[in-house]
Amino acid sequence: MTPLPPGQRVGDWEVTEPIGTGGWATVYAGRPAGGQGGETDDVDGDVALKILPTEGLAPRQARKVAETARREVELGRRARHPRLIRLLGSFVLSEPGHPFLDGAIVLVMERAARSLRDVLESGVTEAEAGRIVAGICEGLAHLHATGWVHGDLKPENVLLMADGSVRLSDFGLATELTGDQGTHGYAPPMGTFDYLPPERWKAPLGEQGVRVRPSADIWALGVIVHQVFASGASPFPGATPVSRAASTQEYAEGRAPLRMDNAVPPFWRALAADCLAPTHSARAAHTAGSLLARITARQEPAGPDALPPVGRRWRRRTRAAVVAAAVCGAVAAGWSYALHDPGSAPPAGSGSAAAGRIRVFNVERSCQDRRDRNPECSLGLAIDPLRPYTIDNVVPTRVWHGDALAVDCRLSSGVPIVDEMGTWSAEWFRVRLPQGSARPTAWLPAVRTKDRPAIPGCPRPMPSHSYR
Ligand SMILES: Nc1ncnc2c1ncn2[C@@H]1O[C@H](COP(=O)(O)OP(=O)(O)OP(=O)(O)O)[C@@H](O)[C@H]1O
Repeated sequence: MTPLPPGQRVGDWEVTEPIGTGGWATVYAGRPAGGQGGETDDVDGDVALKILPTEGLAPRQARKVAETARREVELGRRARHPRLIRLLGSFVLSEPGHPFLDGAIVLVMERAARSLRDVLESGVTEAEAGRIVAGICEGLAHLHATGWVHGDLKPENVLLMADGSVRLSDFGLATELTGDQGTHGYAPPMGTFDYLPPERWKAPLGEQGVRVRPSADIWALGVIVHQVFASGASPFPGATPVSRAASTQEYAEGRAPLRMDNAVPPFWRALAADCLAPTHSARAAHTAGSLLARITARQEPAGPDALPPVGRRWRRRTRAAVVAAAVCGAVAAGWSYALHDPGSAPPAGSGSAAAGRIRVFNVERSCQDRRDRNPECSLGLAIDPLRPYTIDNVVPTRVWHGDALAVDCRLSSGVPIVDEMGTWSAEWFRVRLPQGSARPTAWLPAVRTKDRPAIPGCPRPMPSHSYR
């Protein structure tokens, strides 16, 4: 197929250069045609145009392409998150004079600078690798919490923006979790050999497709973790995807050990080994949220509001009590009142008729009995409940299990949070900070308290600052 030339018009857009080709689509860089506003005003600079041609395909193949596009659009509409590439629009072209474009489905996305595949061979520093893996975990934690499995996680589908931040992309095989407990979904029997979990090779193909679970993404993550530290090499030996798949089976059946490259540092080796647990049930203990918590817990302490900088050294720390999209390591500034005393009055100046009280609940059992306010048992309060609950989004004030906080309203649709027990909620409480704090209020995720006080809804907060 001849690539589209620069300047080629595609709907309200024009192609500037080709980016890459996948099994069903070609992706081009694009901009609004003639410098005018394009399909959406929501664009800052270039976009990526993913073009899925349907011309000349057998009806079955055309249906597959349409299904791929439908999944991408559906997920793009329903699971927005700063770690997922943003879908800006989609349309079907009618170009009777251009056989390749006629009937093609076009997805307009924010444009990334490169994919993880592009940087694997040149190698990345440990700090960069750690930041990339944490970004993938954040994206996966959100996908899984909102009831989706990515289904085709691989370095080509981990995109890096110009500022280095991570976006997951290519949701053509994404599956919505169904089943009684929302534990699994069904996907077409497709995927990329090197990233398929061992159980997938034996999964029966039913009418709805093959059964997929979030643990499939965790397996793929394990392969990727190994690859980022081992210059792109798979943990499973073999010269071709088929022979590596055979090595995967040998390992899963206990006939060969997991042999990782020496270049993979011990912390990441242990993390990858957990992701690569040979069975679904062994792997299910490791969720994207718990893996992210482990990564965040070993991050060096940062000042309040600091973004995790590229190049920051990482160090080993024991696991801190942190919520799935964890916050840990900020200097513990004491909560100056209402500690362990449900009956105590709020401090002067902090009360109001509307305010209620909520008690902090830390699901980590080992933290529930401690009274020493150990930083590792502390929990963070978010600055902005609409942004990921990560170290760049917490105030310096920490809270501990049993603290009673003055709360004045609830927000029912913030960023969904999953705790270590798998409970998830998108609800947040706005709590008062002690007098003298840099800001008057901060946000506690509802999974961090058992209380549900009768308080009014909060006005939706303005975004505090942009993501990186
Ligand atoms: N929004 C984007 N910005 C920049 N590059 C992108 C974007 N989306 C995709 N790409 C790149 O374009 C190439 C093709 O992407 P695409 O999603 O079609 O296929 P793939 O994931 O490589 O293959 P397949 O979907 O068949 O498994 C990939 O290398 C990907 O990294």
